[in-house]
Amino acid sequence: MTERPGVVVTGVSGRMGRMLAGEVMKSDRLELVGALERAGHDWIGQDLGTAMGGAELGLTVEDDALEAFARAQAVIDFTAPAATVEFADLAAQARAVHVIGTTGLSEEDLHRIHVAARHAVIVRAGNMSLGVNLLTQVTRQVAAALDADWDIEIIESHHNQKVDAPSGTALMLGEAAAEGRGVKLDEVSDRGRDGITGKREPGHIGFHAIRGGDIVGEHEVLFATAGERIKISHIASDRALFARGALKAALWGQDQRPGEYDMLDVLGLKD
Ligand SMILES: NC(=O)C1=CN([C@@H]2O[C@H](COP(=O)(O)OP(=O)(O)OC[C@H]3O[C@@H](n4cnc5c(N)ncnc54)[C@H](O)[C@@H]3O)[C@@H](O)[C@H]2O)C=CC1
Ligand SMILES: O=C(O)C1=N[C@H](C(=O)O)C[C@H](O)C1
Repeated sequence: MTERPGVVVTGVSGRMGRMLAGEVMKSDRLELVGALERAGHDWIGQDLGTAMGGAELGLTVEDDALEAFARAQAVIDFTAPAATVEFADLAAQARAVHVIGTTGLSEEDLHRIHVAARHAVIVRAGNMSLGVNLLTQVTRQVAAALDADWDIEIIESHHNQKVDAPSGTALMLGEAAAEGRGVKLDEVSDRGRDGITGKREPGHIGFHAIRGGDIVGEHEVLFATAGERIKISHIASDRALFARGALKAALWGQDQRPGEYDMLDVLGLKD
């Protein structure tokens, strides 16, 4: 591994981008070598420190991903699907580890990421926290232990600026529940309910999205049957935990072969 791998943070002015840049700068194991924003953004050409409202850092915010990635060993990317699929190609060309936190990716986006992972390490997770990744394991186990007369519903709450639903985390939990039950999520998924929906389909997995204020991220998996209910939940109250997970993934990825990985790999939680 390079002694102190260089990291480019994409979407650096965003909620997660600022947090990630701050955590990389605090780290004594990684070095911030690039800060990227979309072309036309106010921050382009400005010093990152002053753009963030602090002291000068000597690092200019740029919009040329290929040039930035060429000097990096890792790219940490929490942006938007259209940007992330492009970054996957460019990070693979640069042979940089691509840590993807972006959610709302389509099947086509996932395919492009899969292709890019032939040439480089990609670590992708809808949630980089230890707690949520443990919750996926617990969800899988509980779902496997219960039969289909237990209804499964996933409820997620986020801030009012979030653009995708269900959240990436809710989908991870849904996948885990479906896997535990031995079914395919896309065949049993119910996304929200409205109007005369008819009775609940036995065996389906329901998703519900709450959006309000500055909620960082809350997820609950409800297992309900006649006479009893099990609820397992996770509350994130600080985005730093997602950023720290991403830094861990960037370091872990330095020693891996090209391919697609997730946070269960990074955290050593795979069964
Ligand atoms: N996996 C995880 O643990 C977590 C994932 N997320 C996900 O991360 C993503 C970003 O979330 P936020 O930071 O809250 O959003 P945000 O909207 O605050 O930030 C996104 C940033 O990406 C930038 N961007 C968009 N296109 C770009 C391009 N082509 N080049 C460079 N920058 C570009 C935007 O200008 C913006 O600054 C979302 O998909 C969210 O769901 C958020 C938190 C945790
Ligand atoms: O957009 C967010 O904020 C978050 N997105 C991720 C998701 O979609 O699950 C992770 C976290 O819940 C915050």
